[in-house]
Amino acid sequence: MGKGRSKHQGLPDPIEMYHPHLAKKRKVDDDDEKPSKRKRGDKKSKAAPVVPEKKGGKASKQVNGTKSKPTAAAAPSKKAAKDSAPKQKASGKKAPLPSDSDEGSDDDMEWEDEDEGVAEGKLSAVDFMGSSDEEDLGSNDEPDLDSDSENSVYDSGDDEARPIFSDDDLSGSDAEEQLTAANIAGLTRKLDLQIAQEAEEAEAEFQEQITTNIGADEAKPFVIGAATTDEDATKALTSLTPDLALLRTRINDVVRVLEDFSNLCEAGRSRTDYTDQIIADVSAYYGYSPYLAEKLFHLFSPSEALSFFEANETPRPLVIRTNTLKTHRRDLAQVLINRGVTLEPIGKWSKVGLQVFESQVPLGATPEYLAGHYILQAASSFLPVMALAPQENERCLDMAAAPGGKTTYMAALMKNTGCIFANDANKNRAKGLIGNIHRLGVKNTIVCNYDAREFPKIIGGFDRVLLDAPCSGTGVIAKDASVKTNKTEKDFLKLPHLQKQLLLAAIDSVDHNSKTGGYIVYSTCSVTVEENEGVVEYALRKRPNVKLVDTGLTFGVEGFASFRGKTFNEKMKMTRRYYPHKYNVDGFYVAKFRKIGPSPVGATSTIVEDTEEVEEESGAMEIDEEGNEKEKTVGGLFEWSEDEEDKKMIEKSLKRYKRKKGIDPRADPSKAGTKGKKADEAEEQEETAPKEGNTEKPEAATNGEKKKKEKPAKSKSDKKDKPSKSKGFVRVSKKA
Ligand SMILES: C[S@@+](CC[C@H](N)C(=O)[O-])C[C@H]1O[C@@H](n2cnc3c(N)ncnc32)[C@H](O)[C@@H]1O
Repeated sequence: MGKGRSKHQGLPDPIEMYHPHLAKKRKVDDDDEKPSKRKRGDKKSKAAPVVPEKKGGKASKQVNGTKSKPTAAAAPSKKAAKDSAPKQKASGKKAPLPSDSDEGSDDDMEWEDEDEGVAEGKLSAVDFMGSSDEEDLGSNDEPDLDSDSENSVYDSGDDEARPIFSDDDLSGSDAEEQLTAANIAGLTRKLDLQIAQEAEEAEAEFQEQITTNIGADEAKPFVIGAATTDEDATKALTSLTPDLALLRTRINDVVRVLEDFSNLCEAGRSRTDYTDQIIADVSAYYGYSPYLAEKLFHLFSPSEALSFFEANETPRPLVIRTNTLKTHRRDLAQVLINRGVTLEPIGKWSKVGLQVFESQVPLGATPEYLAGHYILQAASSFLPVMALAPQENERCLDMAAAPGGKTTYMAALMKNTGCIFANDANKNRAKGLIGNIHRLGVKNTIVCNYDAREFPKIIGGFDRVLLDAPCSGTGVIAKDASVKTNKTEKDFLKLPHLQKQLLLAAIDSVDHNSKTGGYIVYSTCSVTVEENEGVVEYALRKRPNVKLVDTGLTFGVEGFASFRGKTFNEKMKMTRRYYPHKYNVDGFYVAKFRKIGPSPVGATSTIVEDTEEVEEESGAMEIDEEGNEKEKTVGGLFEWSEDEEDKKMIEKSLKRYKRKKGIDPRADPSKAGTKGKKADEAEEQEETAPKEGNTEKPEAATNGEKKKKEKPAKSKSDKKDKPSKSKGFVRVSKKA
């Protein structure tokens, strides 16, 4: 972390919700700061912004071309973030946590140490100086976005390590005193002063805004039909460098209209006119592709959508997770404070997280980091693991595990007992996973490198399975702004398809008879419905042997029970959505299932053998007459041809089985031997079905290995026939 100070904001306090009045005021401030931008004299305040000719027309094209957000756009968001704190403090309250708010006092809770014990004798001198020499400093926690991008996947898990500064002396101070007095109290006093001052300013601004806006509020904003009346404004919005202040004003105006449509709409204009307008403007102002701007806009009310887009312009707080296999949070905090790090517990909901406000040292290179006492990990990444709640001595699977932020947290909760299979299909990312496992002293984990869709065939019977799925990353735009423009419609068809297959594999890998578990957690760092509720809905229909259960997470917005005409399972509300503007965490989704019966016979998931097949199956979304996405009756995204798929899979398995037994699969079964097709099929299904009720299968990985080795003839010949169609995954070692 650099020397700059991050916003004082305990997680998951909400950041500012969008208020058109204040945003408008901020816009005026911005204009004041940049007087040369637009010289329209007193016309400025009433300049009615003009509609670009077409949605996604010139204006958005120009801005979309630029990668980072223009300065004029960044200015209001910083100010917005600043404004939010005083509002909370001014009323003498911290922003409430949905379900924690009534628990004890902050002081009691926040430094309460984690439940997880620390293994004895862990802090030897050798450990302390760092034994993780196999690790690439500062990179192991960092999502490998290059290799991810190959697969269009994002990992919100770990934050990147920071550059190196000098180390301070550890010794010579009363650390406890420093922690409580010098650090927290001092920090609090300073912040209180600052906050009080800001509160006064905000209040004054707000009052002024109310006064100056009374007239404006009463008048209908003239935003849609303005094109013919204000040529300057037209030019300003469609030229190579659109006037961002004007765009912003129009965005604000349209939000006001949409939120009070019957009173404020212009005659003859529909909601769709306004919605199209604001989506085009948001796309231009924040630099999103029109396609993604529209998709994200529809997740929220207009003003909340603006809060979401605004929150994506500021980074989330830097958070570290205490590795309770090696230390306690209080001890770690004390040592880091001695090194010049200003930090504080992230909130009552986590006993292991610390939010870092500022640091004199690089957090990715301290002796404590090297010794594995903590990992840089986004707060949202804690949530799926907390929902999974792995228990000691269980057998768990992390299906898409690299670089290991969640695996290592699971290991800590399990106190290094039991066994975790940590899998990732990407070999390079799996290396980072191994690095983190070593550094953090995880000893109960086996790393493997499969396409996780194969897992039920490799080894099953897990007590719990985490599927932190590859996704589009729409929840982590603040971290990776390229998502704004590089995700296409195709991604939102292909990814859900993969996610569905992975989720079925996750379900089929769990032992429904597990004495302690039988749970599956599905998570993504995306906020789109196709990648979340759409996938969960599919799994619920395809696997009636699972049901949704409470995630156990104490905050989060309910999942959608319906969305734009599509109705989901009523239990969908038990799933949880996380938004940057609401909780100041990355956008995230968490669903928890309980497996209540065996998977259907022969239900081991299939791997689609080539990309063409994926595309054919996935490209099945259609748009209805109102422009809404809807499923096709056959082969749609939400209604993928399941029976066909099962049939194909069973046929493939049967052929494979026959080949294994030395029977020509094309031969007529009545002539080939004593076994009929049905008998073969039943036997095959028995073999390929997940082995429920058996939690101890130490040899199963080897079996899987054997099975894989028997297949290459097929896949090799397939590859020869179709050289250009690769699954996109490199598998080197199949050894678990
Ligand atoms: C969101 S990231 C996982 C982050 C990880 N859980 C953590 O907390 O550090 C998704 C991962 O899925 C992996 N992946 C993509 N497709 C996969 C597949 N078919 N099977 C297994 N892993 C896959 C990617 O390589 C990527 O590492």
